[in-house]
Order: sequence, then C-alpha cells, then structure tokens
Amino acid sequence: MPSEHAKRKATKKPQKSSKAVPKTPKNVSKPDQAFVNQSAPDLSTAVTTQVEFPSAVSARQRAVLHDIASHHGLSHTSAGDDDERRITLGSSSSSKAPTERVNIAKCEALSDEAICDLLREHFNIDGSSDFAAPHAKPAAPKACIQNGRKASGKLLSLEDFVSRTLPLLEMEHEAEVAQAQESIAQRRPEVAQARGRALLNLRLRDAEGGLLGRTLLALVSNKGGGTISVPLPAHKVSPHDVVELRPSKGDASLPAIASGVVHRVRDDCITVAVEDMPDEGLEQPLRLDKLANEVTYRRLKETLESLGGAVAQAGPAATLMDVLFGCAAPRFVGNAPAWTPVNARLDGSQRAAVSRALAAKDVALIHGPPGTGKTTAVVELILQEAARGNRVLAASASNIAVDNLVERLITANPKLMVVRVGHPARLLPQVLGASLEAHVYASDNSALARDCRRDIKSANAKLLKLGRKDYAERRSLRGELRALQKEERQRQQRAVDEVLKKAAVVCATLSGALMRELRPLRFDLAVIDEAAQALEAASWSALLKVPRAVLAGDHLQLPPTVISEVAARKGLSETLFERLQGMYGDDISEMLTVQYRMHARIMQWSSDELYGGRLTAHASVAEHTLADLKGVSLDGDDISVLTLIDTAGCGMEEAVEEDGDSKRNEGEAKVTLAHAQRLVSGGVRPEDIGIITPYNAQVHLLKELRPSALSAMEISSVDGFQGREKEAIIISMVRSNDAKQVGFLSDRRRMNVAVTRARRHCALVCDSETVSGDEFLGRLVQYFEQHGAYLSAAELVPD
Ligand SMILES: Nc1ncnc2c1ncn2[C@@H]1O[C@H](COP(=O)(O)OP(=O)(O)OP(=O)(O)O)[C@@H](O)[C@H]1O
Repeated sequence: MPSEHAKRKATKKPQKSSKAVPKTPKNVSKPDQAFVNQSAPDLSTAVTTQVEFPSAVSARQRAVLHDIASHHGLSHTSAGDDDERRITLGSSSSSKAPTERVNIAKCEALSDEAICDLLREHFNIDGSSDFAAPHAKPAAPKACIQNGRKASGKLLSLEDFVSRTLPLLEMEHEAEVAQAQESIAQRRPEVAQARGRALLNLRLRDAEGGLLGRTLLALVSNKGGGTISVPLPAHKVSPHDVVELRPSKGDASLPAIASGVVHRVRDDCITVAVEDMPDEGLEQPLRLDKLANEVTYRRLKETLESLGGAVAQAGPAATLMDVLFGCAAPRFVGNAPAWTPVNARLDGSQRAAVSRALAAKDVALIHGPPGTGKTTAVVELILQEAARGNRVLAASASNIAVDNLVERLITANPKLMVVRVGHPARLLPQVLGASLEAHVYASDNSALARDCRRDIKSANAKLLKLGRKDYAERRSLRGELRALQKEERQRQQRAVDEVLKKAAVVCATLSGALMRELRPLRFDLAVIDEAAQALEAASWSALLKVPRAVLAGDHLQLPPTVISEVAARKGLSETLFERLQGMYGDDISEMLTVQYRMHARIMQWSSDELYGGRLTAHASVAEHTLADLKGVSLDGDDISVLTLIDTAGCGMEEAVEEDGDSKRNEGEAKVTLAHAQRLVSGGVRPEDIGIITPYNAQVHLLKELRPSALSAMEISSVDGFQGREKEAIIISMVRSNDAKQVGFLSDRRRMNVAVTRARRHCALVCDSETVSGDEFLGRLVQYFEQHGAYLSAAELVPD
C-alpha cells in the first residue's frame, strides 16, 4: 500500500522526458543543435518507460537512485512501508505516450552493478560514479531546488555535523566567556553597562522567600533615591541568565556577594533567585554582571559527543538519526488512524499538520508562519499522542515557550499527567503546580522521606544532649542517623523516578532534557516547539531519547542567537528545522496557512515576501482595525492600518552611542513617540502599543525620552518581541546616512518578525532614502506607501 506521502509525490511529480538525454559533454557550455537533434526524443511518439525496483534495493541504493533520477529529470516515487519499500523510476512527461512497465523480479538483494546495468539498459544512464561515491547519501537536489537554493547534491553527514559543530560551539563559548570577562574587567564600568552585560547602581528593593527554598531579590535603579520608578538602562540580561552581584563601586574582580538566576525582568526591576542569601553586603548600591552559561555549554558538548558515539547509534534514535542525516528516507504510515480533534476549532491546515505528524514514523515538520496557531497544533498533537498511550517529551529552547505549552496542555486536559522539569526559579507561577518538585512533594515516597527528615532532626537533637561518656548510645544514634539519611535519599529518588515514570507528557527546555533526572528516560515521541530558534546541537539532547520527532517552527523568523559572528557564519546558527526543510521540504513539512493575528493588509506583505503568498487572514481578524477597539475614537482617515512616517530630508541622522557600538537616532525617537502619543490621544491603551527597534541604543533612548503617560507601552528590540503581539506596532528603523548603509536591517527574518507582531496597525518610521538602498527594504517601504498612509516626520514634530 503506498503511503500518503508517496501518493502525493507520485501524483504531483511531472515527468520530464521520454528517454534520458545523455549529459552534455563538459566542454560544451550550450548543447549544439546537432547534439540535441541526435539525442532528444520525439515526445509525440515516445514510449514511457517505468522501472519498478524491488524491495531488495537497500535504503542507500534507493537514496542514490533518487539522486540520479533527480539529476536526470526522471520521475521517481517510493511506495510501500518499512522493509517493503520499492522505488519506481519513469522516463516520460508525455501523458499520451504509451507506458512500458518493467518489473524487476523479486530477489534477495541487488548489487550496485546490477542496478547500474538496469539504468543503462532502460534509461541510457551511467550511474556507476554515483554508486561508487564513498558515502553515497540520498542527496535531495529536488528539495534544494524547491527552496530556491543551488542544488548541492551533498548532505551533511553525522560525522561532518559533529566534527564541524564541536569547534564552533567552543568558539561560541569562548566568545561568551570573553564578553563576560571583558565586561567585569572593564576599567570603566559604564562601558560594561553600555554593552548590556552589566547593570550599575542598583538597589535591593525587597527580598522575599519563595520558589521552593530560594530567595527572590528584587533589584531596582538607585537613581532618584528610590522614591520613583526609573527604567533600567538598556541591557542584555534576560530571565534564566546566571548573574553575580557585587558592590557597584570598587574592584569588580573581587568575589561576588551573591550569585543566582534571573527570575523576572521588567523595565524598572530585575528579580534574581538566589540559593544562599548572603548575611551582609546587599544594603549598598549593587552591580549585576551576566555570566557565561557554563552548564548549557557543557551539556551541548556532551550531547554532540554522545551523538557521534556508538551508544547513540544503538539507542532509540538510531533510525531517526539515519533519516535526519539523509541515510534513510522518512517514512509515513499508509493508513493513518482517524482522530477527532480535542480542539474543534482547528482549521484545515492545522488538521493536516496534526494528521501528517501522527502518521510520521520518523519525523515531521509543522511550519507555522506568524500567528498561524503553531502552538495550538502542537498542543493538539500532544493530546492525541497521549490519548494513544504514547509518552511524549515536549521541549523548546526557551523556558517561556515550555511554560506556555504546559499551561495550554493542563487547561485542555486537567487530568493529563504533565510534568514540568526545570529549575523552579525559571518557571512561571501558573505552572509551578505541574513542576516535578510539586508532583514529588505530593507523592507517598516524598511523605515518607519527610518522616525520615523529622526523625533525623530528633536523632540529632538527642545526640547533642548526650554526655561525652555515652559512647554506646552515641555510636548507636550515629548508626541510626546514617540509616535514616540513606532511607531519605532513596525515598526521594524513588519519588522522582515514580513521578517521571507515570508522566504522560514531560516538558522541559532542550538543555533541561539533559538533566540528571531525565538522563535514563526514553519516550515514544519528542515534540520540539519553536524549533527554528534552537541550535541543532540542543535539539539532539531531546531527539536522542526517541524514535520519532515532530519539530514545529518557522525558519523565516529569527534564528537562535549566536554571539560569535564567525561561528554563526560557519553554520552554528543553522537549525535542524531549517536543515530538514532544505533537505526534505514538503515531503515531511506541512505549512499552516490561516493566521489569526493580523489585518489582511499587514499580513499580505509578509505572505508575499516570505511565504509564497500562501497565507490567508481568518475572517475574525482580516478587517479588524484600531477603531473597533473599545474606547478608541480614531477613524480610518486618522490612522490607517499601515502608516509610513518618513524622516527623509528632515535632518534626523543616526549616531553611534557613546561607550558602545549600537546605533540611535534621536530625531526618529521623538517622531516615534509622537506617533504613539497620537494613538493614545485617540483612545488606544499604552499597553496595547509596542515600539520595536533593532538597535539596543535606540531602545534605551526611547525609554529615556518617553513621557510618563506612555510608561505602560512596551519598547524592545526585535528579539524581545519574537512570539508576541500588540494591537499597534511602531517600528523605528534608526538608519539614516548618506552611504545608505542598513546593517542587519536587511535580514528578511528580522523585519518579518517586526512587522508581523502587529494586529491592527503597523507604522514604519524610517528614512526612506537610506533604507531603500536595500532592495528588500525598498520593497517594504513601497508596500507601505502603496497600501497605507504617508506622513512626513516633519508633520509629527514640527521644528
Ligand atoms: N483554529 C483556530 N481558530 C481560532 N483561533 C485560533 C486557531 N488557532 C489559533 N488560534 C488563535 O491564534 C492565536 C495564535 O495561536 P498560537 O499561539 O497557537 O500561535 P503560534 O503560531 O504559536 O504563534 P507565534 O506566531 O507567536 O509563534 C491564539 O490567540 C490562538 O487562540
């Protein structure tokens, strides 16, 4: 029975020629007429030849055959499941041509030579050099061509991936350590602060207990004597970073007063969770330094090393590894069992994506452009898998994305045993109840362990009361204590093991998947959300535990952050999601096509530029505008869905920030805030507006200049807004120079994320002359001009 996947390919694939044309000789750049006439077949009379190779052809041979067929323009389809997979090669595009079918008799095995003979006989193709290649792998030039790339015919082997990535990872780690050390050693602390790795002159506002024994330190700016809320300077400190606290003034190389994990970041406050509360030192002005993350680096390195080792190759992911490195073709069950959606509102493309994922024997991708309900589809898939009795490991690169999944899973099915593994300081309060600690605490073994603890306490108290000469009793109590401590440890361990064994879904970050508790565990399926933001090495930490995987993401939004530009350029920032899209494309990937966020006009630019025009806006959002919001009195003429605010010719030039290398543009910042003020005056709530700017210095400047009436409005870099949305988005592009330099603005993915955060209104504030120097940005400006309102910056902030 051919699989769905095979059927789709078979019906889609046009046949290109009736007889294979010999390759053009290397020294002939254009085939000369005589050569073409001799060899090109007459399609009107041509006979279609179809050769079906038997299942005895190995996965490697099938892969080489696919490769050869793509190269020579033959149609090629695979059918049948698992060990029964057969490949058919065909040679005509003329539907009228009579078909000659050649079935090779069933046999145990076919040698490479025998296959080459068949290719020569039926298609006049010499495949010997393709079969002789040392590591012949199923290169996928078809997929590469589909993705607009040059067909390289070469795939990344497992060995190459490991040997390429290990040094790049080390490079990245060194870059991070160097950045952290440089920042701490910096003689002028203001420079460290300007680079975003340090925050100076902080004050401890409160210290409260919580988070299972940790203390939460709330740190605010010490400016203004602590009486008013002052925004913190622009910085690169985010939740989950490891940080140190020391006196703000003085030698930064002295040991820190405390270290901990960033729990929460607000505009005016950073909360740090510390294990050990220091007795003194926190009463003075403090400095916070972001450290390099040693644990993550060590875990990634271990993953890569184990990926290359024999244990992984004999483990649950053995076949998956073959598929992901192109040594075996992805398989799908022919007749996927029917399923009834838990979420009845799923649209057609979401249902198709869940169906494809449920049918995948190895891997499937859910490609979710902005606002298309990727997480909604992922949640449905996990619920369906759990209902079939499959144990799922649900992971993502970021804690916030994992918590989002946990929250949606427990809301959809409160009875499902979902266990969130991770440092409690890193979890959102609403998912603490699903944390491993909370499950363990509620278990019988944990209650018994607590009894042991009580007994240990009273044994210790007795021990203290004994006189020096009570040797026998002392010895006996010590023995009792040792036994109790052992018992307590065993009970705790048993409690953890039992919880994890009973869990239907275990949720963790990719780095958390390597935690000690999860190391020995195996799952039926790994689902990786936001996979296009995860380093490939990190994805493997989850994948090595499973035979099947589903990756959801969008490689056309921002990739994972990589500090070392060299490492990024050499491939560290290429994600597994992107690699698989390039390798297998639509064969394994289903794109979600209905979006639930943006007005159709905001969406259309992104859809046309990045998604082949395939997106549609759901009726609930297609026409929605700011004017539809409660309390808003703007009408369409005041504020259009798209607005271009042009600073060209207004003397608003960019500048490089003092003590740093980020860029800012004061004139543009004022215009941006004036437009935000215009929206607020029309009744839009400041919390419904977001200002996005690609430069950190501009983020800081905008925060400094904003009037207090706009303090609830969020101002952030593009990265800070990924995965989020606002009713109105104002983008401040900053660049304005005679040389028309636009730097990293030209990254299509960055602008895609910026524009698609907007639900009802998007304003682009830029110097149209500078940014139009870049072709892609020029088209963006043109789109806004054609489909929206145009304002000169001078109209908003007259001199
Ligand atoms: N089939 C649907 N019908 C109605 N609303 C939907 C549907 N699918 C998703 N949504 C809504 O669309 C919004 C985005 O959904 P979701 O968070 O799943 O998207 P996402 O693709 O993960 O988002 P992002 O682009 O931010 O990564 C949510 O408000 C969700 O409720």
